[in-house]
Amino acid sequence: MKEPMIEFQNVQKFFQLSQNGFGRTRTMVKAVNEVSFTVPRGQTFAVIGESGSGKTTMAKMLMKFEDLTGGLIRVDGQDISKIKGKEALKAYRRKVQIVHQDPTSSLNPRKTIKEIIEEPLIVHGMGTRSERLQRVRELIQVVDLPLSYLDRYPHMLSGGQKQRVGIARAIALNSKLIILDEPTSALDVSVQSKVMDLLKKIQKEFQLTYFFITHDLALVKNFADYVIIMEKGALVEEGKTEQLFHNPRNLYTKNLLKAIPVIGEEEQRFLDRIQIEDTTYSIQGG
Ligand SMILES: Nc1ncnc2c1ncn2[C@@H]1O[C@H](COP(=O)(O)OP(=O)(O)OP(=O)(O)O)[C@@H](O)[C@H]1O
Repeated sequence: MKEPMIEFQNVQKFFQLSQNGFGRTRTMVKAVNEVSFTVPRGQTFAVIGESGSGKTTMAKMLMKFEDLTGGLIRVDGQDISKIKGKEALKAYRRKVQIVHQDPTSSLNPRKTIKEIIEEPLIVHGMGTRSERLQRVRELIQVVDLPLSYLDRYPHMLSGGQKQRVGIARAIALNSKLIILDEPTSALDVSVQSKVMDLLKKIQKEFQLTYFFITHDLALVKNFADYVIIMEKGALVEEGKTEQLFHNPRNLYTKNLLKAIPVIGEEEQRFLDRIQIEDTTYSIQGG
């Protein structure tokens, strides 16, 4: 069997803060504390948790923008703390791409869509000019935008269209691991599901693994294969999506699930049966 795409083993990331601004009183923020999990290839692995629970810190460690305080992260079988030097880092970053939350601030307003999608190909020295143009033309079609948009600037596109450009850029280098950092939270609800459908289609086509950071449980329910719940830097619950939604064990998870907008009558009946105040975590009659 192939090794997993991601392995976290007892991963820790602590930040030292000086409380009074002069470095006299030090406090430690345990942003990620002893977190372990495995992400199989080709799946969508969702990370849920409220603000400050450590989601972004995990993504930053995965992208090697932050070093670990303790533990081990393997990506594609490689211990990422061993990646040293500019060239090795560049080669690693080719494997791991990110789709940011806000497409407006993540696309350079002075560049055309063609230039934006082509940029990673240039940075990584891929192909001749005409080969790159050919690739850019393929990519814009993969994300279901017309070729004529290549000459436009980001401000001429809607939020959903800009996010499609962000997705095209993220897959330009054939990276197999894509971090989705709340990819639809800045979009209108009507556009969200279309972008998620596109992400699903692309995942199948290119066998992508998604590390999907989100607050949106309804999206997770429809989209993710596996879910972990983070609370204050700790992993408090995990499971296959179906299992976690139907049998949440942790009180914190139950409270989160209670907050999902009602999806259908059956879900509502189920949610009604969850006794939030019941600290034994039992589900009435279920
Ligand atoms: N560079 C830093 N220096 C000090 N503390 C930090 C730093 N980065 C993150 N933290 C702290 O680590 C904790 C986790 O932050 P993180 O950004 O990972 O949370 P998050 O779950 O992604 O939140 P959000 O959903 O708001 O993006 C928070 O308490 C945050 O204040």
